Amino acid sequence: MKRRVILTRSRRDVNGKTESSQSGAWGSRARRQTPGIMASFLEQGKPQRTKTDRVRTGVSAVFRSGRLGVGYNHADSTGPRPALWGSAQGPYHKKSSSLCCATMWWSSSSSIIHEQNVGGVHISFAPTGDGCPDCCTSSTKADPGDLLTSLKRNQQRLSDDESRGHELSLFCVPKHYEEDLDSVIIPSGLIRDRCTSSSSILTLDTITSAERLMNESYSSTAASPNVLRTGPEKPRELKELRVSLRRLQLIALEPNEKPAPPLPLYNHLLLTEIRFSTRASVSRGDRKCVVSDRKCITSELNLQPSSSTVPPAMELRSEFKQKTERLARDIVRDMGGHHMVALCVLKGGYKFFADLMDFIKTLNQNSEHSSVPLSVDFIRLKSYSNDQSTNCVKVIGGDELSALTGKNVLIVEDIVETGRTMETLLKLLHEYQPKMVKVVSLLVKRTPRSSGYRPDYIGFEVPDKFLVGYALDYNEYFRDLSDLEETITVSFGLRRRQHLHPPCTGGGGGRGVI
Ligand SMILES: O=P(O)(O)OC[C@H]1O[C@H](OP(=O)(O)OP(=O)(O)O)[C@H](O)[C@@H]1O
Ligand SMILES: Nc1nc2[nH]cnc2c(=O)[nH]1
Repeated sequence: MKRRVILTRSRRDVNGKTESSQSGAWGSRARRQTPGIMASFLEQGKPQRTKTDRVRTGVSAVFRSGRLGVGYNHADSTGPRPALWGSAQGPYHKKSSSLCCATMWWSSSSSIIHEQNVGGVHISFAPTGDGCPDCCTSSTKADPGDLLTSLKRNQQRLSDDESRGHELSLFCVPKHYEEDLDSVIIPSGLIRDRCTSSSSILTLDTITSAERLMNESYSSTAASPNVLRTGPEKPRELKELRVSLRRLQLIALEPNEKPAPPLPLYNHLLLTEIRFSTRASVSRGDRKCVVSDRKCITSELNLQPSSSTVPPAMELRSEFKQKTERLARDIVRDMGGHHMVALCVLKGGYKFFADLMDFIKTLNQNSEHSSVPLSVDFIRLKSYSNDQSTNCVKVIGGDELSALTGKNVLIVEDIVETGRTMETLLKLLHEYQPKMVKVVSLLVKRTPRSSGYRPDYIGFEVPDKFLVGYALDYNEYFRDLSDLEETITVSFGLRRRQHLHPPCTGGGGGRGVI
């Protein structure tokens, strides 16, 4: 990747006109961007590039098919061992390593106990001592064994670091899920969110720290978690502090910048833009120097996924399939050859139901012993408006439930959030005295709003975000998306759960209000 840099005067002299003209434009822009003391360095800048021990810290970002990676390099005084870094696991890996980074986070432990790939982003899970204040529910917060996810690069392990990573919104997984981490799915929207916020924090922190370090005596041991000194222990020998940071398109548009195009909603397979690449270097040797580059790099790259790469959507889809197949096997095994009525909870459950039934049918066909005679039934329950539960579960259609009396019933649901829908249905079914009732849900949301209800079979546990796609809707939109996506709040002007609906008071269609 070509890099445009604000060139120092001496470099300009060497390289002549072309670079000189580049530097003018970028220089003035950087002056606008660079706050405080860094801006004044620019004004006075007569940079001399000295060979020094450098600290390098960075935030880099890539949008790909709605999925985002953030990279963050970190070195500390103990040597070349980076404390934190990321890498690309996606299709653009080979094009430019600096563009291809995955999400990664601090880890207070280097023992990675599980790894998985979500939409091209490689995620590792490592135990941590603290609950994450951001995404753990109060009950899981108290759990000392919460897991945080972190990403790794080239099979290397994340090394120790402070638990400050929590402030950057880690993905946390409750301890009780430790045994079944391959069931945990992190929606791409969440990855994007977390990366955006952490990038923003890192950017600010990095600049602030650079300024502070320039102002402080080098003998001070103070260092930001994002800017650590490296090299010789003797502080005076540190001649240059180098800070490299890249910012995400969505978070840091300067006033004069063209607004970024919105993220494509439907087109999962297209890469969106990569806009920011800002780099700042503060030199103590010649006193004052800032080097900064900033541009839209999308145009320089062919960002379309190449045909040889597996689109992330496909990966996610295949994860769903694998999970569904596993659930089908478990169900067939547990049913022990007894007849079963599979009750699909419409509308959200229809895709999962169809896939699950296909797998059970296939298992039945291929099995000599434990095939399960199967019939299907449908019920329609509705309680959500926008992205909020109305607290009022209405039964608005379906077959006669009396047909379920004395039967083994498998309720097939797409998602359990508060658990209200399922508790209502179970109560209703009870009146018809089925022989046995089991519930399978593709997704269970980790949310403090949960009543604590847990289905018998669970596909994935998902964070507290509103999901659409794979038959899950937002006001009937997006059911047709093949993959799960988090709703993009900005695009829809949604504000999550600001207006809670009043409790159900009556009325309703079909079988009426429960
Ligand atoms: O655990 P809960 O908080 O009760 O939420 C889960 C229910 O919410 C959704 O249904 P929705 O009311 O959106 O109807 P739909 O299936 O037609 O989309 C989903 O399909 C579940 O049935
Ligand atoms: N579409 C959709 N419906 C839900 N019902 C409960 N949670 C959800 C969710 O995240 N998405």
